[in-house]
Amino acid sequence: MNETPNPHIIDADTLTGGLRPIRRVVVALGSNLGDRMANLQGALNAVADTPDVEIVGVSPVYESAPVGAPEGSPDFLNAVVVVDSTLHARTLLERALAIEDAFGRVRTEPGGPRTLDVDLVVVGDKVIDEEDFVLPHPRAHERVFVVVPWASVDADGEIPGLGRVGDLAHSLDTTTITRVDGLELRLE
Ligand SMILES: Nc1ncnc2c1ncn2[C@@H]1O[C@H](COP(=O)(O)OP(=O)(O)OP(=O)(O)O)[C@@H](O)[C@H]1O
Ligand SMILES: Nc1nc2c(c(=O)[nH]1)N=C(CO)CN2
Repeated sequence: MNETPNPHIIDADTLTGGLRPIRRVVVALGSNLGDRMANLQGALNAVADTPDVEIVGVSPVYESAPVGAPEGSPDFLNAVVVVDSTLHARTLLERALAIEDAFGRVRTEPGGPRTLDVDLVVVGDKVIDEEDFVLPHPRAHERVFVVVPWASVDADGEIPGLGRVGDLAHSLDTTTITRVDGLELRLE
């Protein structure tokens, strides 16, 4: 095979001086099945254990009734983790799905109860519209259980095209969500 680099093609690493850019990444966690708090804590541990991922903020834990879920579904615990990472967006998605699988998530009906949901809300200012991967997460901005925890840890965070998360939080009905006193995720 011809290994001579094509002088007309500049790869991304060359453009960034051999270093991949560090992006601010927002990860939303949710659980409404099993030991919900243990599931969120396990997910945080798994995110923190990911190489090339550095935790910069962890939100308080919030509880809310399920939105768009089948009648009688249990309430959710939700939290948001803010990280800096040099990983590709798709590598981060694969990691998120692997963490869900590690917690025994079985996909049943849409919106059905889940031990663990790990969504990528934003990966810096990346915009992706692929069949299995959309960034920013298309429903995050209207989800009080994402916007409120995120705003509580980084109100100046931005959803590309939609603005500052602190402002989005003010535009939503926040009476449907409660911060759970005494429940706190820890960095172990
Ligand atoms: N930004 C994203 N973060 C996480 N998953 C995504 C994203 N964009 C697309 N997906 C895809 O969504 C698929 C289904 O996700 P999931 O089962 O968690 O949906 P859901 O939690 O029921 O609904 P929602 O996506 O509204 O939270 C995943 O397999 C993944 O490929
Ligand atoms: N309160 C709440 N409702 C939901 C949640 C969630 O995390 N919290 N996740 C959903 C699908 O991802 C659907 N509905």
